[in-house]
Amino acid sequence: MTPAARLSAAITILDAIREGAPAEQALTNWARASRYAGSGDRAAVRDHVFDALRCRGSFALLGGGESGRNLILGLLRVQGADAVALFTGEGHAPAPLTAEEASLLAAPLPEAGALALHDWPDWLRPQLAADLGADFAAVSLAMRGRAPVFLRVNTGRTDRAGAQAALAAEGIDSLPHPLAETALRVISGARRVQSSAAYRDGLVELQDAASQAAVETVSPAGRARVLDYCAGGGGKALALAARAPDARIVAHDIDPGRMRDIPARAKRAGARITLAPPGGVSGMFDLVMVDAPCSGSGTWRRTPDAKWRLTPEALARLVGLQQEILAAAARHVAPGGALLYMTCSLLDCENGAQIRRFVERGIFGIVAEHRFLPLGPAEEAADGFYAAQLHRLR
Ligand SMILES: C[S@@+](CC[C@H](N)C(=O)[O-])C[C@H]1O[C@@H](n2cnc3c(N)ncnc32)[C@H](O)[C@@H]1O
Repeated sequence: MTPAARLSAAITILDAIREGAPAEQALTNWARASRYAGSGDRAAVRDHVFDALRCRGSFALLGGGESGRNLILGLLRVQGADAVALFTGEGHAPAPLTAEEASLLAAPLPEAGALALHDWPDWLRPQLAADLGADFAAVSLAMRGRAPVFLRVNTGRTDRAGAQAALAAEGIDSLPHPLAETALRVISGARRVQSSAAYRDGLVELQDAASQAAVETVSPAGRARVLDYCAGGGGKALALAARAPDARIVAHDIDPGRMRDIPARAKRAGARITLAPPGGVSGMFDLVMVDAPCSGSGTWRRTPDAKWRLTPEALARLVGLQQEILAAAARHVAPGGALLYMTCSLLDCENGAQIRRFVERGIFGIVAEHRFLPLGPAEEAADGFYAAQLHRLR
């Protein structure tokens, strides 16, 4: 496919998403209907679509509207690409620019910091600005870029240098990331990770550096019994298992289907994790982890369509659900035990405010709170994440 044909494809997919299709579904539908597209084409089209979704607000402003074509015009303006040369209407290229579109190209480009403020839903911007304070502008900028691929080194199998060497032997270059002791940031060969021997042999797992750092906030010493109450695919349970190889770890999720990969992942990692059926947790634990369902606002670089789908009502429902989950999970914390509450949210209503309300009952006290923000160059910044460690007082 020519560069212009890839843009046409991105325009079609963005229009499907605008009409309500989930981004992944729209991309899959296009790929199925476009057998001529090679893996390079699919990756490039995907990048265009995700770039446009992350920056939907500012690209709409720059491109003169919300359609796929407008968004791609906005993207080209930011990239400094020659839209006239690409929008020729020849072959599979988008139709030539209208006079109105051409006039947009002549207008000066606002600076990135100003554009970034448009890339939040209007209703959420004031809340985020208040919650992030002095970091709001920098986080807004970092959230416009593509998220890096991070790996967690499985210290049960190797150390960080050993994992780096094994990956490099398969053409995957990585750098240690300062946020977590186990974190590697992939700088080339990311698409090869899941087919690599290093991955198959359990030396590394895909996991954002902030998630790793969150699990590192709690000492595994003396945590013989661990419950991962919202285990999902098991990312946090596996990270904890590597730090506490002798712990008895139980994974639980209201949707057992979400835990289906845990046995295979645990086997690869050499970890022991027992699955509990929904509502089937019994007994008390020294550490209960609650990686709560949340807005995901800290991870919107990876799932940018979720940013535009979130509504105030859905956020309020999530906050209510988090309260219920906290209360249910807390019943399994043994006296003197710890509760680790985590979200991948940037919002105080899901993080600090949630925890402050929870400790008002006087059963738990706050030991530590950690807020991880995507700051600095997007290609190095980890996701936004929050972790609170609580101690059961009575
Ligand atoms: C953020 S995800 C967990 C991700 C996972 N811990 C990981 O690291 O891969 C939140 C999970 O909470 C689960 N969940 C939602 N409501 C729940 C509830 N009431 N009780 C237990 N789990 C729940 C969801 O099914 C989802 O898998």
